[in-house]
Parts: sequence; structure tokens; C-alpha cells
Amino acid sequence: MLITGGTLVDGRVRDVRVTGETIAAVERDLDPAADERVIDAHGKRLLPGAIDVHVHFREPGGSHKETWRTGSRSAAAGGVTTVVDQPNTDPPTVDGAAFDAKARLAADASLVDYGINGGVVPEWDPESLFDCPLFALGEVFLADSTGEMGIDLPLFEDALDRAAAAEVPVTVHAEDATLFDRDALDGDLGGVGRAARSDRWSAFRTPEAEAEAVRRAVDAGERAAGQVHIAHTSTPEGVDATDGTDATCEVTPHHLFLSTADCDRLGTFGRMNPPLRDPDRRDALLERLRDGRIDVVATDHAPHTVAEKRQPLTDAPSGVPGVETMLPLLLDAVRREELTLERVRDVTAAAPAAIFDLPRKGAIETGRDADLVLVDLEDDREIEAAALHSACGWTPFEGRSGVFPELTTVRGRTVYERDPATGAESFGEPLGESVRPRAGP
Ligand SMILES: NC(=O)N[C@@H](CC(=O)O)C(=O)O
Ligand SMILES: [Zn+2]
Ligand SMILES: [Zn+2]
Repeated sequence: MLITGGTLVDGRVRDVRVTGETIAAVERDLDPAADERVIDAHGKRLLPGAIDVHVHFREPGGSHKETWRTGSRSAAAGGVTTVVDQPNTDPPTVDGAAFDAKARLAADASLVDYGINGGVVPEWDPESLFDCPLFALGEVFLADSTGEMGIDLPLFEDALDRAAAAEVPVTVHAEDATLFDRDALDGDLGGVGRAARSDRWSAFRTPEAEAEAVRRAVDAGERAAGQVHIAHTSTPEGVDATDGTDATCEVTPHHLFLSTADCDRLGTFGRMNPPLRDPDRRDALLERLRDGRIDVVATDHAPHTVAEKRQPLTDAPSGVPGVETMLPLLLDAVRREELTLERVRDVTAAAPAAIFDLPRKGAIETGRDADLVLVDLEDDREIEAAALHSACGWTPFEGRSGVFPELTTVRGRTVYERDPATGAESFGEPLGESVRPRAGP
């Protein structure tokens, strides 16, 4: 395949030749070979595929919410070429047998590259788990979230030591439940679904609970001399607790683009952990994303069905989908001049590849995997759940604008294509067994 005349993130206009799974050349004026498919990318942007290090694709055990097939279609249509699945499935991914079972499901169904994380609970089997090609240990839950996998500090420290010995990074859901404000859930919590008062959830799971847990995780990581990455930091206080340390952190699109100002509209559809924060904290996160204090954007794609969400505030499950709308929302922020395209590339591709040691991914360079996304920055569209591909059927970003891919390739294979004129879409086939974005033991 030859993609001609696309503009790279740094402004260079180049032809990109893909041979097999690999970027074979990035040059001016390459001549098409006789049997080569040529894609005209003039006037469009060619980006490295996004690496989303935090998704919940729900299989095994939750296939009514999402499957590897639907989740990876959603990823491909959103320009995400590698995903990392979290361990709070049913059964949880806490031993070698559960890891292998999930890896088989992914190999059979995923349209995009993937890594699989291992989880930590008192009943885990670290020996068999560390025998598997883990992407990372995590998300390790320092407080309960979906799946009730919250653990105590001694078990966390044991897990950090084992991960450090195995040279596996550890990703952390950092909240301290002892600092939650239980009074916030007393009194009138509104009705079900959109009528629920999810601002009370934000008051319940306090900013201090996050900052304290981040500090604890960073300190424990330093004692263990291990690699710690803080998942879904939702507050500037949480981000700042990683500043000047070896720990890295990620932020989600919902914490960047939504705030407690959206709680009235969203109700339980805006309930997630950690919760939405006030507009000032949201602005402070965007500032930290701009200036480099936040390393990575990852979605925490956590689909639940509309029926599950349509419950009272304390019964509805936590989590929102996001894998398909991350890059479109970030590119729309580029259009609004809130972020630079270079920064978007760095936080979605270059940085996750560097932090999680994926030398074949994260850049458009000769010899790397041909994970490519073609977008027209002039072609922004309204986000509508009906046009998205997750099985959950809704999005907290309904009505926002986004810049969606026209073409997504993973290791040279076209996994998603949309005709910009007609809107007609097509998907590729599952990539199969060989997917292993991080070397195993
Ligand atoms: N973020 C959420 O609110 N929910 C996630 C779990 C998690 O990441 O905490 C889920 O799996 O539903
Ligand atoms: Zn989490
Ligand atoms: Zn998560």
C-alpha cells in the first residue's frame, strides 16, 4: 500500500509505503508499484495509531456490555490501533489460566493489537500470572470500583516487589476509600438514570482521596524500585503528586472534556471512578496536559448498558465508554487551538509506546509497525451514539464535535475505512494469534 501526499504531524508532506506489516519508506514522491494500492492523502493528516493503555472490553463474563469484537471495532473506528485490557472481568485476570482464556478470546476477535494486564486480589496466583506475557500488572485497585477488586497496602507492596523483579510495570487505580465522604450520599440523590444527582458521586469520592492514594502509590513504587503508572488521574492534586518522581500518569477524555457542570445532564451516565470534577480542576488538567506534566491520555473505556445505567445513583455501575471518541475529541481540541497536534500525537502514541516499551509502535518511521490513521482536520462531525460501534449504545459526549478517521491500519492491514463522501464504512478481520505488543518472559 502507498499513501501519497499526506501531511505528517510535524508538517512534512510525505508518501508512506507499507510493505507487509511494516512502514517500508517515508519519502517524497515514491512511485507506485504495479500491484500496489494507492491512497490519496493530499490535504489530510497521517498520524501514528493511538495506543489506549486502559480499556475494559468485558470478555469474559460481560459480553452484553462489550466484546473483543465490538470493542475493537469501536477502537478501529476511533483511530486506536493498540488497546490494553484491564483485569476486572469475570473471572478476573488474576492467574495464568484466566490470562490464557482471555488471550484466546482476544486473538479470535480483536481487529486491533492488544495487551492484557494481570490483576491483584488476595486469591491471585502470581507465579502462574508472571509466567504469562503480561502487558502490565494492573490496574491495581487501591479502592473498590467495578469488580470489587480493592486491595490493602501490604498486598499492593507485595505485588510491586514481584512486578519489579519481573520488570513489569504496575498501573494503579489510586483512590483511598477511607477519605471518601459518605455523608455526600445521604439525603435526596434524585431519580434514576439521567434524573440522578451524580454531582453527589463527585462529592463522595473526594479529590483528597485521589491525591493521598497517588502519594502512597508513588512512595511504595519508589521503595520497590518498580515502574508505577497512575491510571485515570482526575485532579491536578493527583497529577502534581507524580511531578518530580519516576511515576507516570494518564488522564481520560471524560476528565478533560466533562466536569461536574455536566452532572445534571448525565445523571448516572456521568457516574465513574474517579468521578467528574469541578470546572476549575478540569481546566487545571487540560493545562497539565498541555505543558507535559500529564504523560498519557487513555480512555478507561468502561461500557455498561443503558438499562444498567438507568438505576438510582448508588445502584448504577460506574464507568463510561470512550475508546472511539478519544482521538476525535483531541483532534477537535486541536481545531479549537486548545492543544497542538504534536501534543496529541505524543500523549496518544509516542509516550505510551515509550513508557510501556513498545519499540515498534508510536511513530511513523521506517521499520515500525504500519499502525496508521488518516484524518481530515476540516471534517468535524457531531458525535452520535447511534453512529458509534461499542455494544453499550450510548456516549457521554453525545452532540460534541469530533474529527473521526477515514482510514485505520494495524500492522499494514486496513481494519477500518470510511468513505468521506457517502459515509459508508467497512471493517477488517481479526488479526489473529500473533499479537503481542509487549515481549513475554
Ligand atoms: N472507571 C470506572 O468507573 N469503572 C471501571 C473500573 C475502573 O477503572 O475503576 C469499570 O470497569 O467499569
Ligand atoms: Zn480504575
Ligand atoms: Zn479502568
